[in-house]
Amino acid sequence: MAKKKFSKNWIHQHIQDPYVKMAQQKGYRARAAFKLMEILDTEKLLRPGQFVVDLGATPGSWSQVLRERMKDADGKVQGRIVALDMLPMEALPDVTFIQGDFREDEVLAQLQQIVGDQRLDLVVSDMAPNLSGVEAADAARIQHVCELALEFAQQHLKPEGALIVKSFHGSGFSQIVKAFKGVFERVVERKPKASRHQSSETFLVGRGLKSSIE
Ligand SMILES: C[S@@+](CC[C@H](N)C(=O)[O-])C[C@H]1O[C@@H](n2cnc3c(N)ncnc32)[C@H](O)[C@@H]1O
Repeated sequence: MAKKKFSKNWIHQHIQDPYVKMAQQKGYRARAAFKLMEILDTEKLLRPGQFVVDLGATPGSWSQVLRERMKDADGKVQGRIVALDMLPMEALPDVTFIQGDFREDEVLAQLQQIVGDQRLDLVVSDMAPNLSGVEAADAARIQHVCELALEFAQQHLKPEGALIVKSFHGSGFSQIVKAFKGVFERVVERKPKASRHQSSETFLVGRGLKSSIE
């Protein structure tokens, strides 16, 4: 018999969750929208006219938030949003979507071709690798995608640009923070209210490149 994906307890919590209800009411594709909103508000990041890359974008609630934040007074999106995920994503207006695994060179090359010589204002990554339950292996997977996002940001951000990356407390986290501190002038950790307190999920925000690489 197929293994149950969600426990009864998880389903109960999900139905009761105020962020799930709010997401449904406001038309967001996932409750994760509220995590990004809080981080953008706290950090005063993103405005119309900017260029943003959204890594691990499916089903698309972060891209929805990015669109909203980039609308001008007439409600027209100003700037550019490129989203990437290994899973398909239902199209969103003003969002260029690439389907592929960010760890693969050809997928990265596709993204780099779209970005071209332009410099990004913001890179966001909500990528969460499939976890095996084996702590050391999972820590290595998480660290790997965080480091890839960091390297991409270092190559493509404007000097004053910013990176928001989802990570998890546990083994490997201190190395990720150290790597962030090697790349950015300012690094803060944010745990938005919508991030379940029982989850080890956390977000790192890096701002201001120490030096960019070509
Ligand atoms: C938590 S979900 C993202 C939710 C999204 N931010 C939203 O608000 O709708 C994590 C996503 O990361 C994607 N992902 C994980 N590893 C990836 C990789 N190596 N390359 C591309 N996407 C990846 C998964 O397919 C999944 O859709």
